[in-house]
Amino acid sequence: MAAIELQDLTVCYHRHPAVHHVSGRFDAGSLTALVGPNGAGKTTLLKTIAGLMRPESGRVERSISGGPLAYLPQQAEVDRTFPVRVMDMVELGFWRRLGVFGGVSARQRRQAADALAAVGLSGFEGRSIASLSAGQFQRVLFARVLLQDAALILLDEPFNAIDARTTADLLRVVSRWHGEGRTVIAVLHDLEQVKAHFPRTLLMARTAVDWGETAQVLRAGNLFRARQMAEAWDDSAAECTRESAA
Ligand SMILES: Nc1ncnc2c1ncn2[C@@H]1O[C@H](COP(=O)(O)OP(=O)(O)OP(=O)(O)O)[C@@H](O)[C@H]1O
Repeated sequence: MAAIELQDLTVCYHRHPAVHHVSGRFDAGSLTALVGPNGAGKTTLLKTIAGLMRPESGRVERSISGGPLAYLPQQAEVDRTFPVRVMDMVELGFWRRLGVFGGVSARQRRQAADALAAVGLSGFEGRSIASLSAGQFQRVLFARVLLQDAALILLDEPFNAIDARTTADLLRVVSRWHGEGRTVIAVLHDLEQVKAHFPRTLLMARTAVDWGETAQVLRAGNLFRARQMAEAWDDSAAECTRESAA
């Protein structure tokens, strides 16, 4: 069963296509790496699946039984200058189930403490998020996703600037989500990591170069083709029109 189906999807910035004519499906419960050169449209595709950007043409179909989604943006996009404690940040994972005036129950507080323990941050509950290292903050964001109980989890470069130990710990959390039957899509740059931990891969170069089993997709020929396509990109290329996507 498809968790998400992309139908001839084209997404533009100021009418210049960043993603064009991508079709295919993410099966329910699949674990997929989204890879490709810089500027390949990976973040744009993830944001469009998350509903944060509108397609210029084509569609993103999410299965009705898909439930809520969790989206983890690149760290650079997250403002953590405001005074929030680690525990408050993690408990935001419950917001869908709290309502406007609802407080966190004792049971939810225990779940939040368990989530912090699962990412190796017991004892950090009262720390301000501004005081955390990049790796510690990423652990907090993963703990929050743990509480969101999302059927679809979208991660944008979750291990960027994160050390090997934290990456290994968080990869275990990703594997846990996969084991629980959630659909996970992660933008990644480390191809060895992708080969070791992600059964499926979508290789992007604005359009899909290949999409399927990781070992097949990451063949040298495909990677060469993606690089060549990246070299040919022209950011002042013709505007994207609905007609051309038909
Ligand atoms: N806000 C924006 N306004 C205009 N153009 C944008 C915007 N965001 C991205 N782009 C352009 O869209 C194209 C795809 O960008 P995107 O960030 O999706 O690529 P990416 O594959 O995630 O790249 P990276 O690996 O460098 O993170 C690039 O040419 C980029 O310059």
